Amino acid sequence: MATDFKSIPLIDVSPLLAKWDDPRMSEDPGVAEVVRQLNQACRVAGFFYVKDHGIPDSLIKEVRTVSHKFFGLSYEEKLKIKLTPTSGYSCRGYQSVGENITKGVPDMHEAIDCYREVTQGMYGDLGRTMEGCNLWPRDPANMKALMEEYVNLCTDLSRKIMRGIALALGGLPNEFEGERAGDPFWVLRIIGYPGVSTTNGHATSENDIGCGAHTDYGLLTLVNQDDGITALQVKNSSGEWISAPPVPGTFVCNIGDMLKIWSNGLYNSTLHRVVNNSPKFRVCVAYFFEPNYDVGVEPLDFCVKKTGGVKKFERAVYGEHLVSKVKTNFVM
Ligand SMILES: N=C(N)NCCCC[C@H](N)C(=O)O
Ligand SMILES: O=C(O)CCC(=O)C(=O)O
Ligand SMILES: [Fe+2]
Repeated sequence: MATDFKSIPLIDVSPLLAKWDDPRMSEDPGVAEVVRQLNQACRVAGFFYVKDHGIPDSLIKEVRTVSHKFFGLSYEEKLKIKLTPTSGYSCRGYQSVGENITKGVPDMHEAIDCYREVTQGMYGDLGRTMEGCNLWPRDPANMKALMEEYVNLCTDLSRKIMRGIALALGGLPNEFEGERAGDPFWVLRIIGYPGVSTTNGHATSENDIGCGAHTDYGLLTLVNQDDGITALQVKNSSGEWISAPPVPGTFVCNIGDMLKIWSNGLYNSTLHRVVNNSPKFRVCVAYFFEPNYDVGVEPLDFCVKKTGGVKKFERAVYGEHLVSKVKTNFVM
């Protein structure tokens, strides 16, 4: 559980990005300050904004603009890339409003889900559910290329932030590389939340939950949200929902379940939800930096030592955790 935080800290990560590859990065005062702030933010809220992250603002905006264009297409058009259990089970593609389920309740959002591609047999039985290629629409024509470029930049940025988080935990910078997250099983969710008037005409109602309270599954999430609409809410230890309003030029970052396990609870995956009470359609493109698909995740020795010497969490295989989530996210 996080603390009784009332707002979400903002971190300028540029000193970390400048030195991420330097063998002596941890001795750099700029890096040390970013690491201190990451540690504080991860302990207090499990959420933070990052600014001066190096991903061009024009690309970040274009990603949202193209997403708006896709969601604005006719239903028939969007269904052409529908996520369907045709050959076995597929988890990639478009889902319409109400199809995704959180804790048994349909969410008021539509989305395209994309994952790192998985070739046949790549992870044996463990990978069967996730095998396949992503589905991209014919219109907007540049969506595939744009999103692929975006994923690459987000992966790069996440790796660097994870080096800072590794130091913040008291480990080596490369703690989350190699077998742990050197081949991250990234996820991209392109999400659209109808405005209130288009769902039911009331300002508030049960139906207005765009995405029910949940924690993210992996290591680190980068949220690219529309400007001008406050909808993402984060739960503090008093049970209050604290808003994470859009701050132009930043990503909202948060910690996932696997970092909770690896850190033995030093850092926690914080509950959050989305309520779009504005009349405007809201787009959010969430990038999830996740561990290697087949890695067994258990509390790291140095984190166990720091937290009283007892392992607080069982070992989890990331792919199993993901598949268990994906299977309960849709009624099929
Ligand atoms: N890949 C990630 N993290 N997706 C987050 C979606 C959370 C909602 C989902 N229905 C659920 O219940 O988990
Ligand atoms: O829409 C948002 O701001 C966040 C979405 C989210 O939490 C998720 O997809 O996991
Ligand atoms: Fe989330």
